[in-house]
Amino acid sequence: MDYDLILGRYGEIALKSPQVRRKFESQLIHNIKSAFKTKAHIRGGRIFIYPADFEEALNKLAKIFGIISFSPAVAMKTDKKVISTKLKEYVEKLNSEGLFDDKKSFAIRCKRTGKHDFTSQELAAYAGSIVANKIGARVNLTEPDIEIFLDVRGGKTYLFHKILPGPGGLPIGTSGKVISLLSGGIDSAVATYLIMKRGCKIVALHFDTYPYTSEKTSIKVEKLVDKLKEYSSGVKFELLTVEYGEYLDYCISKAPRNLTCILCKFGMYQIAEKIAENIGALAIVDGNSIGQVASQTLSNILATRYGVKIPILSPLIGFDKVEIENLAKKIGTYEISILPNGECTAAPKRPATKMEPKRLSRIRKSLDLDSKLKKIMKIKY
Ligand SMILES: Nc1ncnc2c1ncn2[C@@H]1O[C@H](COP(=O)(O)OP(=O)(O)OP(=O)(O)O)[C@@H](O)[C@H]1O
Repeated sequence: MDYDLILGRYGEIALKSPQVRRKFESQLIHNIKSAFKTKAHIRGGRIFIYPADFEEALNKLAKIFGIISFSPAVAMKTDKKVISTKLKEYVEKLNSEGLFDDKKSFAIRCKRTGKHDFTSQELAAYAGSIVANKIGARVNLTEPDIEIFLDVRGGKTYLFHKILPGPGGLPIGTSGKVISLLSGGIDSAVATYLIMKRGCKIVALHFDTYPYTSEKTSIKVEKLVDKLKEYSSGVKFELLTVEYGEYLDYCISKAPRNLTCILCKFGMYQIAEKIAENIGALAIVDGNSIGQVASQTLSNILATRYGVKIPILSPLIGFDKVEIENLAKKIGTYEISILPNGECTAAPKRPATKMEPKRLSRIRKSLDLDSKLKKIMKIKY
């Protein structure tokens, strides 16, 4: 099919005040133009995209937050004769591509804005008879095999048959910057994706726990970052790494062994908060889900975060493992996250599940964990 443009639709942005809406729309256009070579603008609540390469554009649009759906379309003058000619050509093309024939049923869906000398229903009936005559197919308005859309917007009409899903959410770059704790596992990659979907710019922070995990973990994290970057067109996605092995050595040698995971997470939030202050990030993101592993009991979540002043967002908090895995498969991070890299050998056999914030504060003071953390806070870019 020879398309003239892609019509994009957005959801939540339309609910914003005019001022905010303009800001979001311009970020969305910037993100689209950064993803592939195209002209693009927004008018009347629709995104008009004129790409150099349609196939590339259709693939990339599926990963641009803010877009709820999009349709490659043929554009024409709003004139019944012109619509008739274009419609005949369009359905003939569908027929020659094996997508439409006299055995299939169809429906014309017509939407209209502006003043015309016909109603939407009249145009749909007119178009329906043209298609029925051309192909010999029958109309079925409730369960058609194929839907043909006519979007009449003033003097221009757009014809299409596909409505492809976009990822929804808000354009990335409209909601501020966050630090996302990225481990290389399944959950934190999905959590990062969900926060990106709310328009946040990501600075991923990985704690390299070598030699307690293998060197393969860092490679996984880099691959995950590359995958997540596909959803961040127009906005920089950074990865910072902190070498964390020395801190874990210290915790293992000085603190009760069953507290290692708790002290590990505690240290991560402390460092993340400091970095957030330095770079102007407004929140920390993690992949916690209540009760999923020993370190994620409510008491441990409370204790490990105790005293952190900026919000810690856990978008997966109420998800179960299967839901998280399904989402990871959908966004393409699952296959990377399950690459083998071995278990963390710092994890104790019986990790504590009911940590008290007061006890953690005492240990923090007596072992002077703050100094230890300060010492290792050398960031690798
Ligand atoms: N090495 C790490 N670097 C950065 N963040 C980490 C690291 N380890 C854990 N985290 C953060 O803490 C969260 C909880 O980690 P935990 O190991 O308890 O659970 P998990 O279910 O294995 O998480 P994931 O699947 O994300 O690895 C992770 O989702 C992630 O946000």
